[in-house]
Amino acid sequence: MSLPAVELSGISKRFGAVVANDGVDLVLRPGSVHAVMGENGAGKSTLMSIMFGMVRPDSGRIAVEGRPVDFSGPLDAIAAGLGMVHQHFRLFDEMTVAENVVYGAEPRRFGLFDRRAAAERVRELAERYGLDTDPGALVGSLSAGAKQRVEILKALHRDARILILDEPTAVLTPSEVTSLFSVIRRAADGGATVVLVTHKIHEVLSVSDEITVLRGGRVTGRFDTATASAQELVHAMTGREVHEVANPGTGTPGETVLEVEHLTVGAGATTVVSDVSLRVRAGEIVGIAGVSGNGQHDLVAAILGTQRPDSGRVRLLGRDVTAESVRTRRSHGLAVIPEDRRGEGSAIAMSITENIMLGHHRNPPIGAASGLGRGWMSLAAARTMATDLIQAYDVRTSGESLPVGALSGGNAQKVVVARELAHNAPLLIAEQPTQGVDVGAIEAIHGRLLDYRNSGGAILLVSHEISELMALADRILVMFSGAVVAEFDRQEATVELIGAALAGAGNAAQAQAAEQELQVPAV
Ligand SMILES: Nc1ncnc2c1ncn2[C@@H]1O[C@H](COP(=O)(O)OP(=O)(O)OP(=O)(O)O)[C@@H](O)[C@H]1O
Repeated sequence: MSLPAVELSGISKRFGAVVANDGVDLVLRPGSVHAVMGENGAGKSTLMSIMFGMVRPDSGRIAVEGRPVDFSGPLDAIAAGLGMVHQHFRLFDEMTVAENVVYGAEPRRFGLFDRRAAAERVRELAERYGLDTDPGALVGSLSAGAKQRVEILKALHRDARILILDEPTAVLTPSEVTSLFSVIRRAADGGATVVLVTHKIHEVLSVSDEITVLRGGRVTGRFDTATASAQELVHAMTGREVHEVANPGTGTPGETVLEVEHLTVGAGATTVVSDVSLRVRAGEIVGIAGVSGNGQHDLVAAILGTQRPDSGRVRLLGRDVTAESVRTRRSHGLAVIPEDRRGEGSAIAMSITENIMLGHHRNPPIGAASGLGRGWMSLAAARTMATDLIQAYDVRTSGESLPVGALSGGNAQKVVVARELAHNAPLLIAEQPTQGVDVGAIEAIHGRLLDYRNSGGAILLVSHEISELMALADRILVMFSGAVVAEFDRQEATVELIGAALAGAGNAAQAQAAEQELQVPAV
């Protein structure tokens, strides 16, 4: 039996009162794909950061290919043969793919950077691992999936034999996920070891060989993927059964809350939203399906007011807000869960309470109506609100004063969702509301969104997860190349129909990937 590629023994790490890892043992077999799963805050990212030398454990040992190591930083880990692809890319947008890949380990000729050798190296690695890329392209112009391939190439260029991927599929479209998985398989078949952190059980079951589950910083399950079931994994992660919630399809929608008429954003060759009309009524969830980059985000931006449409109208509760500011639109009854929770959704240096307050400071009892006068707010009331929401949404934190940046990714997302739902606005725009969120929290957030609908709220839901749209939406619109190409009622929407709509839009690979995604349980 060959030596483990990596062996972690008794790893523990505390952050103040929080025990992020508690005596964790993990053995990675060479040439295998090992998935690490667990609820938000279970300690997965901390464990990966320890393995990659970014965080020092309080106790425990690490051995790479049988040799004990003591990393004092990522450079030591890289020298030992590890590579890591982070959730948030660390690339230079204004440099080319090749320059980014070789940065810090450049091929040289007569002491000078050898551009041609760099491009050649990228081409050679890309071909060996099946990574589709253009060495000369500027990284800033690439999609999330293409940027991720650059990160993978960076690790491979440094001869990484052990590749750590932290939630690599969160930003990918279904077809990009399919190609990433074939790259992972190819790397493992060539002898590399891949560690994959993800929340998505169907992904784990389709790509991994072994699975380790963490809960509360401890290992609660080890599985051979070939014999593991979705139910067992959910149980090891949450300690309970998780039931998928679904829209009952009952009730009659009320008045029109959002009306978009012939909206076009961009002109000519740069058109990103093309003549889109839709309406969302009170007590209704309208879903938008489609591959990211097909105009969904720009449509949302135009409805919100962060992007100016070239033509068309946006009406909120009958009032034309096309020329209004974001702030005015919000004050007329619009709440939003944005796609980019770190950039737009939250202020990571600010506390949970301060983040919860954003946009609520004019609301009683926190803002002007709290008897303190205009421009003042009651800190005590704000703290109470934050504490209540932390409890209601099961945000795993040591307290309301912690900066949002110190929360695990999924818990930071729960803060944004809690804040926006607390507005009780007539219209909620939710973009990827469960991105990076664990199965138990998905169940909870889905339940909240349905409560919102059932109590008369209107929701425009944009999601890459077709299973999420099928579970929640009363109607599903499919977007392709900026236009709405199909619309389905909840009763008539099926995997095949949505797949066909995507295929009809000229993207067979996407349709196939979407169907694959839909054929596995959503847990
Ligand atoms: N720098 C830090 N300071 C304080 N607490 C931290 C820090 N980093 C992590 N934590 C805490 O350690 C715990 C484990 O966090 P970690 O990010 O490892 O979880 P995770 O399993 O990766 O979660 P997610 O699925 O949400 O990304 C969480 O309670 C988190 O708040």
